[in-house]
Amino acid sequence: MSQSNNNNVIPKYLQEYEVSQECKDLIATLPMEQGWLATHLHQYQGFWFYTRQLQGLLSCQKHFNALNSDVILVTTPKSGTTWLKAWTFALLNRKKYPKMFQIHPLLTENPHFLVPFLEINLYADKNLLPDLNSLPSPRLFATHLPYVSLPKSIINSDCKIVYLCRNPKDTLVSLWLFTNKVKLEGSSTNSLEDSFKKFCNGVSLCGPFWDHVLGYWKKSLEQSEKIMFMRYEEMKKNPSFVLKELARFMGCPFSKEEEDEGVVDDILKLCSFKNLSNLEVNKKGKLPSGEENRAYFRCGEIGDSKNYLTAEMIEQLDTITEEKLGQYGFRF
Ligand SMILES: Nc1ncnc2c1ncn2[C@@H]1O[C@H](COP(=O)(O)OS(=O)(=O)O)[C@@H](OP(=O)(O)O)[C@H]1O
Repeated sequence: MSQSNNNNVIPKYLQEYEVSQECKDLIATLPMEQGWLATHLHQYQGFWFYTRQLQGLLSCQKHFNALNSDVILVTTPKSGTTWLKAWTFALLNRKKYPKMFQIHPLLTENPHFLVPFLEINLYADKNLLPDLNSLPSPRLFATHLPYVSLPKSIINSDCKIVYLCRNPKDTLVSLWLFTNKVKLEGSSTNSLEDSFKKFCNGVSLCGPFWDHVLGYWKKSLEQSEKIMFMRYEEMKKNPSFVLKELARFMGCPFSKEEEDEGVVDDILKLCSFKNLSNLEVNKKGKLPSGEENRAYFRCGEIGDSKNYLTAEMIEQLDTITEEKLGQYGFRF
């Protein structure tokens, strides 16, 4: 089967051939490892990206122009991106959809469709640049890129960055189960042992995980008005407090009237795991890039990794986290 024919049957997120000559030339110079999902991971600017994502990274570094009013969600993969996309979309659109349980885009579309990734969706096609000028303000985008790889206009403009991460044990288990779920039927399954080793060695999607977190942690301490640093665990434990902080940070704080009318609780309910995962669109739908929406909803709990990882694995991950992040005052 020819490569182009092959691409017709492979979902976009697994396609590796449709990359520019510039990207191919770069790849030839980069360290490469076997991927978790797509065949390869390439190490660029100190982090690991799959082929199509690298294409998108180069393109958005070159072409994306951040506006001062933009909000950019940055997450480590499997840290609650889907949830954060839903929260931020609901926050920014709450005046437009006051009856949010009757009419709301989140009831009929997956959050990933409503808030696209820069490098994975908008800039991933080598022949196509998105026209983002006509989008209503404030524009909302997402990315998994590490701080060093962000398009310069994100760093240099006054746009806001919302960063989200999650404890590495739950992140790893979520990533391992997700990649096995969205693999092509008939392809081999990733073992937990192999995935664990790769994760610890930094060879995971946008890994090393700890370097990703540290890059944003340090910057958020220096520039707290530009970067809000969030953790999945805080969203779970104290959702209304975190949602209100987020609204304030994004420049759309809740008014007293809204709080009295229960808008905070409504948004939390609309975006809850229970509500989103039970919607028809998230049970049966697919993203334009090919992934099934239901793959983004598993159990949504803190600490589920203890049901999969051995005591030794947990100890090893805790040790790496303490070694890499403890000295910077960061703990999960
Ligand atoms: N609404 C809501 N509330 C709480 N938790 C949620 C929600 N939606 C998704 N999830 C859980 O988030 C995990 C998926 O991570 P991401 O959304 O970051 O995935 S991705 O990076 O966008 O592919 C994955 O975590 P695990 O359940 O631990 O695998 C999802 O179940």
